[in-house]
Amino acid sequence: MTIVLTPYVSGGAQKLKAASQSPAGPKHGLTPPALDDAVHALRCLAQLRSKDKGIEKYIYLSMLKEQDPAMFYKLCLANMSEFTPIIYTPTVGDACLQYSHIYRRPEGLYVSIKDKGNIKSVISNWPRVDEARISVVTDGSRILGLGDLGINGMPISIGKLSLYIAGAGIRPTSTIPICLDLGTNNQAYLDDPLYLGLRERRVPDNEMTEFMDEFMDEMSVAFPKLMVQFEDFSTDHAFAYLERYRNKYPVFNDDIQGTGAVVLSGFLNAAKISSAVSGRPLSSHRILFFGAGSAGVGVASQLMSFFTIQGLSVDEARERVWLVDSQGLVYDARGKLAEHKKYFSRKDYEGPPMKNLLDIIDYVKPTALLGLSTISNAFNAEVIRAMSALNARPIIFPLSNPVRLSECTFSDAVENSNGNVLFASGSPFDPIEYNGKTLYPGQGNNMYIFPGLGLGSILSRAKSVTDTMVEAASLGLAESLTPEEHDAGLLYPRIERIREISANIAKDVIRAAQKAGVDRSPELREPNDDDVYKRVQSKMWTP
Ligand SMILES: NC(=O)C1=CN([C@@H]2O[C@H](COP(=O)(O)OP(=O)(O)OC[C@H]3O[C@@H](n4cnc5c(N)ncnc54)[C@H](O)[C@@H]3O)[C@@H](O)[C@H]2O)C=CC1
Ligand SMILES: CC(=O)C(=O)O
Ligand SMILES: [Mg+2]
Repeated sequence: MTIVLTPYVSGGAQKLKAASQSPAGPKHGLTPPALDDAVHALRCLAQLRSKDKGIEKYIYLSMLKEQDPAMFYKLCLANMSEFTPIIYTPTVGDACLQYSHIYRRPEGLYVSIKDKGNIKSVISNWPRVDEARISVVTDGSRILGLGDLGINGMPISIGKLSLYIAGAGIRPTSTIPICLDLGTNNQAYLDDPLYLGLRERRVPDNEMTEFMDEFMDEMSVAFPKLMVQFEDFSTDHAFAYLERYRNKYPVFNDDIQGTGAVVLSGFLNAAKISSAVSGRPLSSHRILFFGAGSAGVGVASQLMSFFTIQGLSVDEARERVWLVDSQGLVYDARGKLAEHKKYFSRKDYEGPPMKNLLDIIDYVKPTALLGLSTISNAFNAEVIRAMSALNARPIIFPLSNPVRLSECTFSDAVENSNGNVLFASGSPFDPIEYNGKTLYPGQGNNMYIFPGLGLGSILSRAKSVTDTMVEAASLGLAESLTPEEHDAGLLYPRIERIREISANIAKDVIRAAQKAGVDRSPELREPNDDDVYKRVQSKMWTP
Protein backbone atom coordinates (compact mmCIF):
# COMPACT_ATOMS: atom_id res chain seq x y z
CA MET A 1 0.00 0.00 0.00
CA THR A 2 1.53 3.31 -0.99
CA ILE A 3 0.70 6.27 1.15
CA VAL A 4 1.30 9.58 -0.55
CA LEU A 5 0.78 12.79 1.26
CA THR A 6 1.44 16.41 0.67
CA PRO A 7 -0.07 19.14 2.78
CA TYR A 8 -2.10 21.36 0.52
CA VAL A 9 0.05 24.36 1.37
CA SER A 10 3.06 23.06 -0.51
CA GLY A 11 1.74 22.39 -4.01
CA GLY A 12 3.79 22.97 -7.14
CA ALA A 13 2.01 26.17 -8.10
CA GLN A 14 2.72 27.62 -4.71
CA LYS A 15 6.42 26.82 -5.10
CA LEU A 16 6.38 28.70 -8.40
CA LYS A 17 4.68 31.58 -6.66
CA ALA A 18 7.33 31.49 -3.94
CA ALA A 19 10.07 31.43 -6.59
CA SER A 20 8.54 34.45 -8.23
CA GLN A 21 8.88 36.46 -5.05
CA SER A 22 11.63 37.61 -2.75
CA PRO A 23 11.26 39.41 0.57
CA ALA A 24 11.83 42.65 -1.37
CA GLY A 25 8.87 41.96 -3.70
CA PRO A 26 8.12 40.02 -6.89
CA LYS A 27 11.14 38.99 -8.96
CA HIS A 28 11.06 40.93 -12.18
CA GLY A 29 9.66 38.97 -15.12
CA LEU A 30 8.11 36.13 -13.13
CA THR A 31 4.74 37.84 -12.65
CA PRO A 32 2.68 39.98 -15.02
CA PRO A 33 3.65 43.69 -14.83
CA ALA A 34 0.30 44.90 -13.46
CA LEU A 35 -0.35 42.12 -10.93
CA ASP A 36 -1.71 43.73 -7.81
CA ASP A 37 -3.13 41.89 -4.79
CA ALA A 38 -6.26 44.01 -4.40
CA VAL A 39 -7.12 43.76 -8.08
CA HIS A 40 -6.27 40.08 -8.09
CA ALA A 41 -8.81 39.54 -5.31
CA LEU A 42 -11.47 41.01 -7.62
CA ARG A 43 -10.20 38.80 -10.45
CA CYS A 44 -10.49 35.67 -8.27
CA LEU A 45 -14.04 36.59 -7.23
CA ALA A 46 -15.00 37.25 -10.84
CA GLN A 47 -13.58 33.87 -11.89
CA LEU A 48 -15.50 32.17 -9.09
CA ARG A 49 -18.76 33.92 -9.92
CA SER A 50 -18.43 33.16 -13.64
CA LYS A 51 -19.01 29.46 -12.89
CA ASP A 52 -22.59 28.20 -12.98
CA LYS A 53 -22.34 24.89 -11.18
CA GLY A 54 -21.63 24.56 -7.47
CA ILE A 55 -19.14 21.75 -8.04
CA GLU A 56 -17.14 23.92 -10.48
CA LYS A 57 -17.03 26.68 -7.88
CA TYR A 58 -15.85 24.07 -5.35
CA ILE A 59 -13.05 22.89 -7.64
CA TYR A 60 -12.01 26.47 -8.39
CA LEU A 61 -11.82 27.38 -4.69
CA SER A 62 -10.00 24.17 -3.88
CA MET A 63 -7.31 25.05 -6.44
CA LEU A 64 -7.15 28.65 -5.18
CA LYS A 65 -6.66 27.36 -1.64
CA GLU A 66 -3.70 25.29 -2.73
CA GLN A 67 -2.09 27.95 -4.90
CA ASP A 68 -2.70 30.96 -2.72
CA PRO A 69 -4.03 30.09 0.75
CA ALA A 70 -3.81 33.68 1.98
CA MET A 71 -5.95 34.93 -0.90
CA PHE A 72 -8.42 32.07 -0.43
CA TYR A 73 -8.89 32.76 3.28
CA LYS A 74 -8.96 36.54 2.81
CA LEU A 75 -11.77 36.18 0.30
CA CYS A 76 -13.51 33.56 2.41
CA LEU A 77 -13.58 35.82 5.46
CA ALA A 78 -14.79 38.78 3.43
CA ASN A 79 -17.54 36.71 1.77
CA MET A 80 -18.51 34.11 4.39
CA SER A 81 -22.14 33.71 3.37
CA GLU A 82 -21.15 33.24 -0.28
CA PHE A 83 -18.24 30.86 0.42
CA THR A 84 -19.64 28.57 3.14
CA PRO A 85 -22.32 26.95 0.91
CA ILE A 86 -19.52 26.09 -1.56
CA ILE A 87 -16.70 24.86 0.67
CA TYR A 88 -19.19 23.35 3.13
CA THR A 89 -22.80 22.14 3.04
CA PRO A 90 -24.50 21.76 0.60
CA THR A 91 -21.81 21.72 -2.14
CA VAL A 92 -19.28 19.76 -0.11
CA GLY A 93 -21.85 16.93 -0.24
CA ASP A 94 -21.55 16.85 -4.04
CA ALA A 95 -17.76 17.07 -3.76
CA CYS A 96 -17.82 13.97 -1.53
CA LEU A 97 -20.17 12.05 -3.82
CA GLN A 98 -17.86 12.78 -6.78
CA TYR A 99 -14.50 12.88 -4.97
CA SER A 100 -12.95 9.97 -6.88
CA HIS A 101 -13.91 11.67 -10.14
CA ILE A 102 -12.92 15.27 -9.39
CA TYR A 103 -9.73 14.32 -7.50
CA ARG A 104 -6.70 16.46 -8.46
CA ARG A 105 -4.14 15.99 -5.70
CA PRO A 106 -3.71 14.60 -2.18
CA GLU A 107 -5.01 17.00 0.44
CA GLY A 108 -4.86 15.15 3.71
CA LEU A 109 -3.83 11.94 5.42
CA TYR A 110 -5.31 8.63 4.28
CA VAL A 111 -4.93 5.76 6.74
CA SER A 112 -6.33 2.40 5.73
CA ILE A 113 -7.12 -0.84 7.50
CA LYS A 114 -4.17 -2.32 5.58
CA ASP A 115 -1.94 -0.05 7.68
CA LYS A 116 -3.05 -1.73 10.93
CA GLY A 117 0.10 -2.55 12.90
CA ASN A 118 2.02 0.07 10.95
CA ILE A 119 0.03 3.25 11.56
CA LYS A 120 2.96 4.97 13.28
CA SER A 121 5.02 5.04 10.10
CA VAL A 122 2.09 6.30 8.04
CA ILE A 123 1.53 9.16 10.46
CA SER A 124 5.24 9.95 10.48
CA ASN A 125 5.01 10.76 6.75
CA TRP A 126 2.88 13.80 7.52
CA PRO A 127 5.08 16.84 6.80
CA ARG A 128 5.76 18.88 9.94
CA VAL A 129 5.62 22.46 8.82
CA ASP A 130 4.05 23.46 12.13
CA GLU A 131 3.00 21.49 15.17
CA ALA A 132 -0.38 19.88 14.41
CA ARG A 133 -3.12 21.19 16.69
CA ILE A 134 -6.38 20.01 15.19
CA SER A 135 -7.46 17.07 13.08
CA VAL A 136 -10.89 16.27 11.68
CA VAL A 137 -11.19 12.50 11.31
CA THR A 138 -13.92 10.70 9.41
CA ASP A 139 -14.32 7.08 8.37
CA GLY A 140 -16.68 8.14 5.59
CA SER A 141 -19.45 5.88 6.85
CA ARG A 142 -22.22 8.53 7.17
CA ILE A 143 -21.30 11.66 5.27
CA LEU A 144 -23.95 14.35 5.93
CA GLY A 145 -27.21 12.54 5.16
CA LEU A 146 -25.65 10.84 2.11
CA GLY A 147 -24.72 7.53 3.69
CA ASP A 148 -21.56 5.43 3.35
CA LEU A 149 -19.18 7.21 0.96
CA GLY A 150 -15.97 5.41 2.01
CA ILE A 151 -12.79 7.31 1.12
CA ASN A 152 -14.93 9.84 -0.75
CA GLY A 153 -15.65 11.34 2.67
CA MET A 154 -12.30 13.19 2.66
CA PRO A 155 -13.77 16.56 1.52
CA ILE A 156 -15.87 16.73 4.71
CA SER A 157 -12.67 16.72 6.83
CA ILE A 158 -11.11 19.29 4.50
CA GLY A 159 -14.22 21.50 4.53
CA LYS A 160 -14.57 21.49 8.33
CA LEU A 161 -10.89 22.42 8.69
CA SER A 162 -11.26 25.28 6.22
CA LEU A 163 -13.93 26.63 8.56
CA TYR A 164 -11.59 26.19 11.54
CA ILE A 165 -8.98 28.25 9.70
CA ALA A 166 -11.39 30.91 8.45
CA GLY A 167 -13.68 30.98 11.49
CA ALA A 168 -11.27 30.50 14.38
CA GLY A 169 -7.92 31.51 12.90
CA ILE A 170 -6.23 28.13 13.36
CA ARG A 171 -2.99 28.18 11.31
CA PRO A 172 -3.53 26.20 8.07
CA THR A 173 -0.31 24.28 8.64
CA SER A 174 -1.51 23.12 12.07
CA THR A 175 -4.47 21.21 10.67
CA ILE A 176 -4.69 17.60 9.44
CA PRO A 177 -7.71 16.40 7.45
CA ILE A 178 -7.95 12.62 7.80
CA CYS A 179 -10.04 9.97 6.11
CA LEU A 180 -9.80 6.46 7.49
CA ASP A 181 -10.38 3.76 4.89
CA LEU A 182 -12.03 0.78 6.56
CA GLY A 183 -13.68 -0.32 3.34
CA THR A 184 -17.12 0.69 2.13
CA ASN A 185 -20.48 -1.02 1.80
CA ASN A 186 -21.41 1.31 -1.04
CA GLN A 187 -21.74 -1.09 -3.98
CA ALA A 188 -21.71 1.69 -6.58
CA TYR A 189 -18.27 2.76 -5.36
CA LEU A 190 -16.99 -0.80 -5.15
CA ASP A 191 -17.97 -1.11 -8.81
CA ASP A 192 -16.58 2.30 -9.85
CA PRO A 193 -13.23 1.92 -11.66
CA LEU A 194 -12.23 5.43 -10.53
CA TYR A 195 -12.99 4.82 -6.83
CA LEU A 196 -9.94 5.87 -4.79
CA GLY A 197 -10.43 3.68 -1.74
CA LEU A 198 -10.04 0.02 -0.87
CA ARG A 199 -12.29 -2.16 -2.96
CA GLU A 200 -13.49 -4.09 0.09
CA ARG A 201 -16.53 -4.14 2.31
CA ARG A 202 -16.27 -2.55 5.77
CA VAL A 203 -14.38 -4.57 8.37
CA PRO A 204 -16.12 -6.07 11.43
CA ASP A 205 -16.41 -4.01 14.62
CA ASN A 206 -13.70 -5.83 16.58
CA GLU A 207 -11.15 -5.22 13.84
CA MET A 208 -12.21 -1.60 13.53
CA THR A 209 -11.80 -1.06 17.28
CA GLU A 210 -8.28 -2.52 17.26
CA PHE A 211 -7.47 -0.20 14.37
CA MET A 212 -8.99 2.82 16.13
CA ASP A 213 -7.08 2.09 19.37
CA GLU A 214 -3.80 1.98 17.48
CA PHE A 215 -4.67 5.08 15.44
CA MET A 216 -5.63 7.20 18.46
CA ASP A 217 -2.60 6.08 20.42
CA GLU A 218 -0.13 6.81 17.61
CA MET A 219 -1.73 10.18 16.88
CA SER A 220 -1.36 11.23 20.52
CA VAL A 221 2.29 10.20 20.50
CA ALA A 222 3.12 11.87 17.18
CA PHE A 223 1.15 15.05 17.95
CA PRO A 224 1.02 15.60 21.73
CA LYS A 225 -0.90 18.88 21.43
CA LEU A 226 -3.47 17.57 18.98
CA MET A 227 -7.21 17.83 19.43
CA VAL A 228 -9.30 15.34 17.42
CA GLN A 229 -12.77 16.00 16.03
CA PHE A 230 -14.65 12.85 15.02
CA GLU A 231 -16.91 13.53 12.06
CA ASP A 232 -19.60 11.60 10.26
CA PHE A 233 -19.03 8.15 11.74
CA SER A 234 -22.17 6.03 11.48
CA THR A 235 -24.28 6.34 14.60
CA ASP A 236 -23.27 3.18 16.51
CA HIS A 237 -19.55 3.92 16.04
CA ALA A 238 -20.04 7.64 16.72
CA PHE A 239 -21.34 6.93 20.23
CA ALA A 240 -19.00 4.01 20.89
CA TYR A 241 -15.73 5.79 20.00
CA LEU A 242 -16.69 9.01 21.73
CA GLU A 243 -17.23 7.06 24.97
CA ARG A 244 -14.11 4.97 24.44
CA TYR A 245 -11.71 7.90 23.99
CA ARG A 246 -13.23 10.98 25.57
CA ASN A 247 -11.52 10.54 28.95
CA LYS A 248 -8.24 9.51 27.41
CA TYR A 249 -7.59 12.11 24.70
CA PRO A 250 -8.77 15.60 23.80
CA VAL A 251 -11.53 14.50 21.43
CA PHE A 252 -15.13 15.36 20.68
CA ASN A 253 -17.77 14.16 18.25
CA ASP A 254 -19.07 17.01 16.14
CA ASP A 255 -22.31 15.30 15.10
CA ILE A 256 -23.31 14.43 18.66
CA GLN A 257 -21.83 17.30 20.69
CA GLY A 258 -21.32 20.11 18.14
CA THR A 259 -24.83 19.65 16.78
CA GLY A 260 -26.26 19.39 20.30
CA ALA A 261 -24.60 22.67 21.22
CA VAL A 262 -25.66 24.60 18.12
CA VAL A 263 -29.28 23.47 18.39
CA LEU A 264 -29.50 24.19 22.11
CA SER A 265 -28.31 27.70 21.33
CA GLY A 266 -30.86 28.36 18.56
CA PHE A 267 -33.58 26.65 20.58
CA LEU A 268 -32.94 28.91 23.58
CA ASN A 269 -33.39 31.99 21.43
CA ALA A 270 -36.45 30.57 19.65
CA ALA A 271 -38.12 29.38 22.86
CA LYS A 272 -37.78 32.83 24.42
CA ILE A 273 -39.59 34.40 21.44
CA SER A 274 -42.23 31.67 21.36
CA SER A 275 -42.86 31.86 25.12
CA ALA A 276 -43.06 35.66 25.06
CA VAL A 277 -46.02 35.32 22.67
CA SER A 278 -47.75 32.31 24.23
CA GLY A 279 -47.08 33.10 27.88
CA ARG A 280 -46.02 29.46 28.27
CA PRO A 281 -43.17 28.98 30.78
CA LEU A 282 -39.87 27.98 29.16
CA SER A 283 -39.83 24.81 31.27
CA SER A 284 -43.04 23.55 29.67
CA HIS A 285 -41.81 23.32 26.07
CA ARG A 286 -42.38 19.94 24.41
CA ILE A 287 -39.81 18.84 21.85
CA LEU A 288 -40.45 16.26 19.15
CA PHE A 289 -37.40 14.83 17.36
CA PHE A 290 -37.96 13.40 13.92
CA GLY A 291 -34.83 11.24 13.58
CA ALA A 292 -33.13 9.42 16.45
CA GLY A 293 -29.57 8.87 15.21
CA SER A 294 -26.30 10.34 16.48
CA ALA A 295 -27.48 13.87 15.71
CA GLY A 296 -31.06 13.48 17.05
CA VAL A 297 -29.99 11.84 20.30
CA GLY A 298 -26.97 14.19 20.62
CA VAL A 299 -29.27 17.19 20.37
CA ALA A 300 -31.86 15.67 22.72
CA SER A 301 -29.15 15.09 25.34
CA GLN A 302 -27.88 18.65 25.02
CA LEU A 303 -31.41 20.08 25.22
CA MET A 304 -31.75 18.51 28.66
CA SER A 305 -29.68 21.41 29.94
CA PHE A 306 -32.25 23.86 28.51
CA PHE A 307 -34.74 22.42 30.99
CA THR A 308 -32.37 21.89 33.91
CA ILE A 309 -31.34 25.56 33.61
CA GLN A 310 -35.07 26.37 34.06
CA GLY A 311 -35.03 24.40 37.30
CA LEU A 312 -36.40 21.02 36.21
CA SER A 313 -34.83 17.83 37.53
CA VAL A 314 -33.07 15.55 35.06
CA ASP A 315 -36.03 13.16 35.06
CA GLU A 316 -38.48 16.00 34.48
CA ALA A 317 -36.28 17.32 31.65
CA ARG A 318 -36.27 13.93 29.95
CA GLU A 319 -40.08 13.96 30.01
CA ARG A 320 -40.06 17.00 27.68
CA VAL A 321 -38.50 14.98 24.83
CA TRP A 322 -40.12 12.56 22.34
CA LEU A 323 -38.13 10.66 19.69
CA VAL A 324 -39.35 9.34 16.34
CA ASP A 325 -37.30 6.96 14.20
CA SER A 326 -38.05 5.08 10.98
CA GLN A 327 -40.43 2.81 12.98
CA GLY A 328 -42.36 5.76 14.45
CA LEU A 329 -42.62 6.96 18.06
CA VAL A 330 -39.88 5.48 20.23
CA TYR A 331 -41.38 3.85 23.36
CA ASP A 332 -40.44 0.98 25.66
CA ALA A 333 -43.44 -1.23 24.90
CA ARG A 334 -42.48 -1.23 21.20
CA GLY A 335 -39.81 -3.89 21.80
CA LYS A 336 -36.05 -4.06 21.36
CA LEU A 337 -34.37 -0.67 20.88
CA ALA A 338 -30.86 0.39 19.87
CA GLU A 339 -28.82 1.33 22.94
CA HIS A 340 -28.62 5.06 22.13
CA LYS A 341 -32.43 5.42 21.95
CA LYS A 342 -33.21 3.80 25.31
CA TYR A 343 -32.68 6.84 27.53
CA PHE A 344 -35.35 8.91 25.77
CA SER A 345 -37.71 6.03 25.00
CA ARG A 346 -41.19 6.87 26.35
CA LYS A 347 -42.54 4.90 29.27
CA ASP A 348 -45.95 6.58 29.27
CA TYR A 349 -47.25 5.19 25.97
CA GLU A 350 -48.27 1.55 25.56
CA GLY A 351 -50.59 1.60 22.55
CA PRO A 352 -49.97 0.28 19.05
CA PRO A 353 -46.98 1.58 17.07
CA MET A 354 -47.57 5.21 16.08
CA LYS A 355 -45.98 5.86 12.72
CA ASN A 356 -47.73 8.78 11.08
CA LEU A 357 -46.10 12.11 11.94
CA LEU A 358 -49.46 13.93 12.01
CA ASP A 359 -50.81 11.40 14.52
CA ILE A 360 -47.67 11.78 16.61
CA ILE A 361 -47.98 15.58 16.59
CA ASP A 362 -51.62 15.25 17.61
CA TYR A 363 -50.59 12.96 20.51
CA VAL A 364 -47.49 14.87 21.72
CA LYS A 365 -48.68 18.43 21.05
CA PRO A 366 -45.12 19.67 20.60
CA THR A 367 -44.01 23.29 20.73
CA ALA A 368 -40.95 22.37 18.68
CA LEU A 369 -40.34 19.92 15.83
CA LEU A 370 -36.71 19.09 15.06
CA GLY A 371 -35.72 17.10 11.95
CA LEU A 372 -32.53 14.98 11.89
CA SER A 373 -33.87 12.18 9.72
CA THR A 374 -32.40 12.72 6.22
CA ILE A 375 -35.99 12.53 4.89
CA SER A 376 -36.68 15.43 2.54
CA ASN A 377 -40.16 16.96 2.69
CA ALA A 378 -41.08 14.97 5.81
CA PHE A 379 -42.34 18.30 7.21
CA ASN A 380 -44.94 18.81 4.48
CA ALA A 381 -47.62 21.50 4.38
CA GLU A 382 -49.98 19.52 6.63
CA VAL A 383 -47.27 18.97 9.25
CA ILE A 384 -46.35 22.66 9.33
CA ARG A 385 -50.03 23.62 9.53
CA ALA A 386 -50.56 21.17 12.39
CA MET A 387 -47.64 22.73 14.28
CA SER A 388 -49.07 26.20 13.56
CA ALA A 389 -52.51 25.21 14.84
CA LEU A 390 -50.88 24.21 18.15
CA ASN A 391 -48.53 27.18 18.48
CA ALA A 392 -48.69 30.90 17.66
CA ARG A 393 -44.94 30.75 16.94
CA PRO A 394 -44.08 27.11 16.13
CA ILE A 395 -40.41 26.15 16.35
CA ILE A 396 -39.52 24.09 13.27
CA PHE A 397 -35.88 23.13 12.65
CA PRO A 398 -35.30 20.90 9.58
CA LEU A 399 -31.65 20.14 10.32
CA SER A 400 -30.74 17.37 7.85
CA ASN A 401 -27.97 18.01 5.31
CA PRO A 402 -27.32 18.64 2.52
CA VAL A 403 -30.09 21.01 1.50
CA ARG A 404 -31.93 18.55 -0.72
CA LEU A 405 -32.48 16.29 2.32
CA SER A 406 -33.86 19.11 4.47
CA GLU A 407 -37.20 18.09 6.02
CA CYS A 408 -38.72 21.27 4.52
CA THR A 409 -37.65 24.47 2.80
CA PHE A 410 -37.74 27.90 4.39
CA SER A 411 -40.39 29.13 1.96
CA ASP A 412 -42.68 26.15 2.69
CA ALA A 413 -42.30 26.72 6.42
CA VAL A 414 -43.07 30.44 6.07
CA GLU A 415 -46.03 29.99 3.71
CA ASN A 416 -47.70 27.26 5.73
CA SER A 417 -47.26 29.00 9.07
CA ASN A 418 -48.42 32.41 7.78
CA GLY A 419 -44.95 33.76 8.45
CA ASN A 420 -44.98 32.72 12.14
CA VAL A 421 -42.42 29.91 12.04
CA LEU A 422 -39.25 30.14 14.13
CA PHE A 423 -36.94 28.41 11.70
CA ALA A 424 -33.42 27.01 11.53
CA SER A 425 -32.08 24.52 8.98
CA GLY A 426 -28.85 22.54 8.70
CA SER A 427 -28.01 23.90 5.25
CA PRO A 428 -28.51 27.50 4.18
CA PHE A 429 -31.68 28.98 2.61
CA ASP A 430 -32.09 32.51 1.25
CA PRO A 431 -34.08 35.16 3.13
CA ILE A 432 -37.69 35.65 2.02
CA GLU A 433 -39.90 38.70 1.53
CA TYR A 434 -43.21 38.01 3.24
CA ASN A 435 -46.01 40.57 3.71
CA GLY A 436 -43.55 43.40 3.08
CA LYS A 437 -41.04 42.08 5.63
CA THR A 438 -37.70 40.32 5.13
CA LEU A 439 -37.62 37.05 7.06
CA TYR A 440 -34.22 35.44 7.74
CA PRO A 441 -33.74 31.68 8.14
CA GLY A 442 -31.38 30.54 10.89
CA GLN A 443 -28.65 28.06 10.02
CA GLY A 444 -28.57 25.55 12.85
CA ASN A 445 -25.30 23.99 11.82
CA ASN A 446 -22.44 22.88 14.04
CA MET A 447 -20.17 25.21 12.02
CA TYR A 448 -21.07 27.91 14.57
CA ILE A 449 -19.70 25.77 17.40
CA PHE A 450 -16.72 23.63 16.43
CA PRO A 451 -14.30 26.44 15.47
CA GLY A 452 -14.65 28.16 18.87
CA LEU A 453 -14.90 24.90 20.83
CA GLY A 454 -11.74 23.61 19.12
CA LEU A 455 -9.85 26.87 19.57
CA GLY A 456 -10.76 27.11 23.27
CA SER A 457 -9.76 23.48 23.82
CA ILE A 458 -6.44 23.99 22.07
CA LEU A 459 -5.54 27.22 23.84
CA SER A 460 -6.44 25.84 27.26
CA ARG A 461 -4.52 22.67 26.34
CA ALA A 462 -7.51 20.71 27.61
CA LYS A 463 -6.80 17.09 28.53
CA SER A 464 -10.35 16.20 27.56
CA VAL A 465 -13.45 17.96 26.27
CA THR A 466 -16.03 17.96 29.05
CA ASP A 467 -19.81 18.31 28.73
CA THR A 468 -19.49 21.64 30.55
CA MET A 469 -17.13 22.93 27.84
CA VAL A 470 -19.66 21.97 25.15
CA GLU A 471 -22.47 23.62 27.10
CA ALA A 472 -20.36 26.77 27.55
CA ALA A 473 -19.86 26.93 23.78
CA SER A 474 -23.60 26.64 23.28
CA LEU A 475 -24.59 29.30 25.82
CA GLY A 476 -21.83 31.59 24.53
CA LEU A 477 -23.27 31.32 21.03
CA ALA A 478 -26.83 31.98 22.25
CA GLU A 479 -25.67 35.14 24.00
CA SER A 480 -23.68 36.46 21.08
CA LEU A 481 -26.62 38.03 19.20
CA THR A 482 -26.31 41.81 18.80
CA PRO A 483 -29.36 44.03 19.48
CA GLU A 484 -29.68 44.50 15.70
CA GLU A 485 -29.74 40.72 15.19
CA HIS A 486 -32.34 40.34 17.95
CA ASP A 487 -34.51 43.01 16.33
CA ALA A 488 -34.25 41.27 12.95
CA GLY A 489 -35.64 38.12 14.62
CA LEU A 490 -32.46 36.08 14.09
CA LEU A 491 -31.86 32.91 16.11
CA TYR A 492 -28.14 32.80 15.26
CA PRO A 493 -25.68 35.62 14.71
CA ARG A 494 -24.70 36.59 11.18
CA ILE A 495 -21.98 34.27 9.91
CA GLU A 496 -19.90 37.30 8.82
CA ARG A 497 -19.09 37.78 12.54
CA ILE A 498 -17.72 34.24 12.88
CA ARG A 499 -14.28 35.31 14.18
CA GLU A 500 -15.72 37.47 16.94
CA ILE A 501 -18.21 34.72 17.81
CA SER A 502 -15.50 32.04 17.84
CA ALA A 503 -13.24 34.16 20.06
CA ASN A 504 -16.09 34.60 22.55
CA ILE A 505 -16.94 30.91 22.51
CA ALA A 506 -13.24 30.02 22.91
CA LYS A 507 -13.02 32.32 25.96
CA ASP A 508 -16.05 30.61 27.54
CA VAL A 509 -14.67 27.17 26.71
CA ILE A 510 -11.33 28.05 28.32
CA ARG A 511 -13.13 29.16 31.48
CA ALA A 512 -15.17 25.93 31.52
CA ALA A 513 -12.01 23.85 31.03
CA GLN A 514 -10.44 25.65 33.99
CA LYS A 515 -13.51 25.04 36.17
CA ALA A 516 -13.48 21.37 35.24
CA GLY A 517 -9.77 21.17 36.05
CA VAL A 518 -8.83 19.78 32.63
CA ASP A 519 -6.82 22.82 31.40
CA ARG A 520 -3.04 22.78 31.12
CA SER A 521 -2.41 26.48 30.37
CA PRO A 522 -1.88 28.05 33.81
CA GLU A 523 -1.06 31.43 32.22
CA LEU A 524 -4.75 31.77 31.20
CA ARG A 525 -6.09 31.25 34.72
CA GLU A 526 -5.20 34.64 36.24
CA PRO A 527 -6.31 37.15 33.56
CA ASN A 528 -9.89 38.43 33.61
CA ASP A 529 -12.41 37.55 30.86
CA ASP A 530 -11.58 40.61 28.73
CA ASP A 531 -7.91 39.77 28.79
CA VAL A 532 -8.54 36.12 27.96
CA TYR A 533 -10.69 37.27 25.04
CA LYS A 534 -7.88 39.55 23.82
CA ARG A 535 -5.34 36.74 24.15
CA VAL A 536 -7.58 34.43 22.14
CA GLN A 537 -7.86 37.07 19.42
CA SER A 538 -4.13 37.64 19.40
CA LYS A 539 -3.54 33.92 18.78
CA MET A 540 -5.72 33.86 15.65
CA TRP A 541 -3.96 33.45 12.34
CA THR A 542 -4.93 36.19 9.90
CA PRO A 543 -4.46 35.73 6.17
N1 LIG B 1 -27.41 20.64 11.24
C1 LIG B 1 -26.32 20.07 11.66
O1 LIG B 1 -25.39 20.72 12.15
C2 LIG B 1 -26.18 18.59 11.55
C3 LIG B 1 -27.05 17.85 10.80
N2 LIG B 1 -26.91 16.51 10.73
C4 LIG B 1 -27.81 15.79 9.82
O2 LIG B 1 -28.66 14.96 10.54
C5 LIG B 1 -29.03 13.88 9.72
C6 LIG B 1 -29.00 12.62 10.53
O3 LIG B 1 -27.69 12.32 10.96
P1 LIG B 1 -27.43 11.07 11.95
O4 LIG B 1 -28.25 11.23 13.17
O5 LIG B 1 -25.99 10.93 12.19
O6 LIG B 1 -27.91 9.91 11.01
P2 LIG B 1 -28.60 8.53 11.34
O7 LIG B 1 -28.70 7.81 10.07
O8 LIG B 1 -27.91 7.90 12.49
O9 LIG B 1 -30.06 8.96 11.86
C7 LIG B 1 -31.16 9.12 11.06
C8 LIG B 1 -32.39 8.89 11.93
O10 LIG B 1 -33.53 9.19 11.16
C9 LIG B 1 -34.45 8.12 11.31
N3 LIG B 1 -35.28 7.98 10.13
C10 LIG B 1 -34.91 7.51 8.92
N4 LIG B 1 -35.99 7.46 8.12
C11 LIG B 1 -37.02 7.91 8.82
C12 LIG B 1 -38.39 8.09 8.54
N5 LIG B 1 -38.91 7.77 7.36
N6 LIG B 1 -39.19 8.57 9.51
C13 LIG B 1 -38.68 8.89 10.71
N7 LIG B 1 -37.39 8.75 11.04
C14 LIG B 1 -36.58 8.26 10.10
C15 LIG B 1 -33.61 6.88 11.53
O11 LIG B 1 -34.35 5.86 12.14
C16 LIG B 1 -32.53 7.46 12.42
O12 LIG B 1 -32.97 7.45 13.75
C17 LIG B 1 -28.10 13.92 8.51
O13 LIG B 1 -28.78 14.43 7.39
C18 LIG B 1 -27.04 14.89 8.90
O14 LIG B 1 -26.55 15.63 7.80
C19 LIG B 1 -25.96 15.83 11.42
C20 LIG B 1 -25.07 16.52 12.17
C21 LIG B 1 -25.07 17.95 12.24
C1 LIG C 1 -23.23 19.38 9.60
C2 LIG C 1 -22.81 18.02 9.87
O1 LIG C 1 -21.88 17.80 10.62
C3 LIG C 1 -23.51 16.93 9.27
O2 LIG C 1 -24.51 17.15 8.59
O3 LIG C 1 -23.08 15.80 9.46
MG1 LIG D 1 -21.17 15.84 10.46
